[in-house]
Amino acid sequence: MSGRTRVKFCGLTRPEDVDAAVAAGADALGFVLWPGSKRALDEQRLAELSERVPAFVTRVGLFVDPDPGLVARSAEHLDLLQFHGDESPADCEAAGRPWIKALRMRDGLDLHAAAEVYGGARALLLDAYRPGVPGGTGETFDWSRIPAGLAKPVILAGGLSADNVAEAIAAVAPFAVDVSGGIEAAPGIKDAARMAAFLRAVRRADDARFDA
Ligand SMILES: O=C(O)c1ccccc1NCC(=O)[C@H](O)[C@H](O)COP(=O)(O)O
Repeated sequence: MSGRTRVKFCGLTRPEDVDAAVAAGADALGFVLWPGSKRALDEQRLAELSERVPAFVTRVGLFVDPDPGLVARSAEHLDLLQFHGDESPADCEAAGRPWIKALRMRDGLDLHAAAEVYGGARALLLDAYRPGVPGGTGETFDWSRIPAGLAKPVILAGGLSADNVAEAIAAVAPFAVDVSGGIEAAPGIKDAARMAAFLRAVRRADDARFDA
């Protein structure tokens, strides 16, 4: 799947950060609905932030082994569901909405097999693995572990920032990149300058790829 690298900014908690992310040109915004995160939103806050997102920007809700009721109530404010726990394919399909599966790159993970198991996913988000931490680790993983020819579009995540995203794009050529900690001043507090710098770095990397 070619074309420019899409960008998802994740873990937004403030209206000003939603507005800044949209102004910077993000393609998708991630809202964490897992209560164990410092970036977690309640349903009311999700509704408030979701209403600020214009057309053509995808609203992604992040869940970790959620109660089906939470997913159902949240889904009206979302365009895409991201499941970041041990959800089965049936769990992911249950809400009847488009979804992506996050896979943490633990040793021995067979990505080709996972792409078959989660065949209904719109993409696979590949993230760093730290035991006991479902996401938002701020850590990278060995990008060379991602095999060519996966049957699903790849969203690369884990420890990305304006400083390393060009290297990540050159190494993986993902369909999209995802970042949370690398655009923050503090957990859940996004930095507009870091968001803009991240997007500039992605555009430069794409220009280098397409001009090669
Ligand atoms: O961001 C979180 O706090 C979080 C908590 C629990 C599950 C998922 C979470 N984030 C999901 C994401 O898609 C993050 O953007 C991804 O893990 C990358 O985070 P980072 O390494 O900080 O860029």
